[in-house]
Amino acid sequence: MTVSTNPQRRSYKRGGSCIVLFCSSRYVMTPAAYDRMLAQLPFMTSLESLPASAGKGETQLSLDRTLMKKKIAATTKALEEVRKVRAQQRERHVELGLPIVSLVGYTNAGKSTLLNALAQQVEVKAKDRLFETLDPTRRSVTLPGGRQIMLADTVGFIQRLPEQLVAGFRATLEEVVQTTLILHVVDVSSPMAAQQIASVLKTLKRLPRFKSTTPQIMVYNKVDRLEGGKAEELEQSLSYPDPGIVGHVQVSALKGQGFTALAEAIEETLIKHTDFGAASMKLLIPYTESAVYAKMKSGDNQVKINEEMHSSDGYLLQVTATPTAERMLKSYEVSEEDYELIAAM
Ligand SMILES: Nc1nc2c(ncn2[C@@H]2O[C@H](COP(=O)(O)OP(=O)(O)OP(=O)(O)O)[C@@H](O)[C@H]2O)c(=O)[nH]1
Ligand SMILES: [Mg+2]
Repeated sequence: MTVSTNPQRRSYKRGGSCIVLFCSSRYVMTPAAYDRMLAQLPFMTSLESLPASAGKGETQLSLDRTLMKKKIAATTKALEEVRKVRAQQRERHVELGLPIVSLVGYTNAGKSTLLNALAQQVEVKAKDRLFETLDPTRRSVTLPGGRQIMLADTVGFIQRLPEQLVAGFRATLEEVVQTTLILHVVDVSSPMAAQQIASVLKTLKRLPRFKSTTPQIMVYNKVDRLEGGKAEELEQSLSYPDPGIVGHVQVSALKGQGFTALAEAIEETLIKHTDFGAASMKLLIPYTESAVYAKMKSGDNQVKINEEMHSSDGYLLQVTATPTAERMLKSYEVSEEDYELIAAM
């Protein structure tokens, strides 16, 4: 049935007429990806489902348009479903009080791969093809410091999205508006990395109600594909004065590189830039254990001292602490009443 196998073009023959599907050059695809896209078009699986007029003079261009319209309608419907499910999920997670950390980025950047790797699960689909993630997923992840976060995958961004899809696409990103922290995943091995970052930042800014101050960590992914030294070079060339960008890390989601630095960056950002920072504690540290006090003062981002008094029994402190520090300091904790009592002495 297939007549030509040009990577950008493929023809189908029905009766005496020939239908040519073409792939617009702005969505650059490999022949394999193009084949998969065709396989995804449900109405192409059977030529019998083509309009009756297909073989009777309908022009090639109008057929192309009909097919693309159908594809767009199906995708818009799928996106609307996703939006509904996500709204319900979001409500549940807000109730749980967990910080929502959203993975955003250009399509194919490696978001789903990173989510899988961080959550050590394999159910999220990660494939080398465009728009793989239409039904985004969330995973609860416990960071090394003990903090629990809700990690959320999102639909990949793409430049020059067909106008009819824009609304549905934006709707699936609604939750980015409410997200606590954004991990902006970038395929640094792509020659288009800089343009893709700019496109994602622009799209984010255009989202209604998006807070430009939402903390954003740039996650430079696929560093395993770079030659030595390239990653540093790239880091310098990819610096953005965006108000939300608070840091950057280099990872390879595939090889599991850079995860410790990423987890630390997430914890640090939650502490410094969000309300999900840390536990509030009241402590009494005996003067005999001044090394503990000195460590807190060293500014290692684990503990923030909000109030400090020198009582006859020791350092009396009101602090906010990361889960790790909280565990270590538990034995020095005093109750609210005792704190007030010692402070009044
Ligand atoms: N070499 C290399 N390949 C990677 C890495 N991370 C992801 N990939 C590959 O990149 C491709 C795309 O990965 P996905 O995780 O599906 O990308 P995505 O950002 O979720 O894509 P969309 O859902 O379409 O937005 C897959 O073939 C992955 O195996 C990496 O660190 N190194
Ligand atoms: Mg994905």
